[in-house]
Amino acid sequence: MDPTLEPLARSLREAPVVDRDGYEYFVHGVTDGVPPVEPAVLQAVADGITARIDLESVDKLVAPEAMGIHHGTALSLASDIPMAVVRKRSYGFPDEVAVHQETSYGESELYLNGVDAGDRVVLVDDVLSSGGTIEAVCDALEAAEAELVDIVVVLRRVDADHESVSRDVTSLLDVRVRDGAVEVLE
Ligand SMILES: O=P(O)(O)OC[C@H]1O[C@H](OP(=O)(O)OP(=O)(O)O)[C@H](O)[C@@H]1O
Ligand SMILES: Nc1ncnc2[nH]cnc12
Repeated sequence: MDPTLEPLARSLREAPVVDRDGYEYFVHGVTDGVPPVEPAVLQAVADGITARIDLESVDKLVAPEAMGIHHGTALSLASDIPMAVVRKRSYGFPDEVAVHQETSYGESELYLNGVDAGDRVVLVDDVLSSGGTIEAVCDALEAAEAELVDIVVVLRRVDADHESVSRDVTSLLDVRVRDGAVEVLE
């Protein structure tokens, strides 16, 4: 494992797992801001992404609210690339793109603003589980005629069925829940 990600891996193994309507949901600073996310973790996320993704010529980062925002922010500060947040609230702007998001345990409308046709974008989120969020945001980016350069998540749940995700997704760590605890794959 990338040694800079070891502290994150250690704290993930200690994360509590709660039941959300039958879904094993772990509670961690990366995915919830609870407990507070350590600055060193945000730095490791920014460093880990910049080491794995070519950000040269990327115009915008795109992060879905809520828990993509702190990772997108860390990367924006490290790369000097502006970040558009995909909101769960409509602004009613003429170019706004609305899509429906379904996760493993909920659903919502998502609204994309601030991404223009031809923009080269990198999509950043905290975790990939069912892939419903990433699929929805990719659909919105396609409707906006943006060019999707890469998709990166901090954590990929390998125990979730994300067969429906048709795109390549880079993750910093792959995890699964076993016997009520988070396991980090080496
Ligand atoms: O792969 P999926 O099944 O789509 O799950 C991943 C998504 O679920 C969470 O978002 P959520 O919509 O729960 O909102 P939050 O970020 O506000 O917690 C998380 O932040 C991801 O965006
Ligand atoms: N906090 C979380 N823990 C586990 N799986 C998730 N999927 C989306 N958010 C999650």
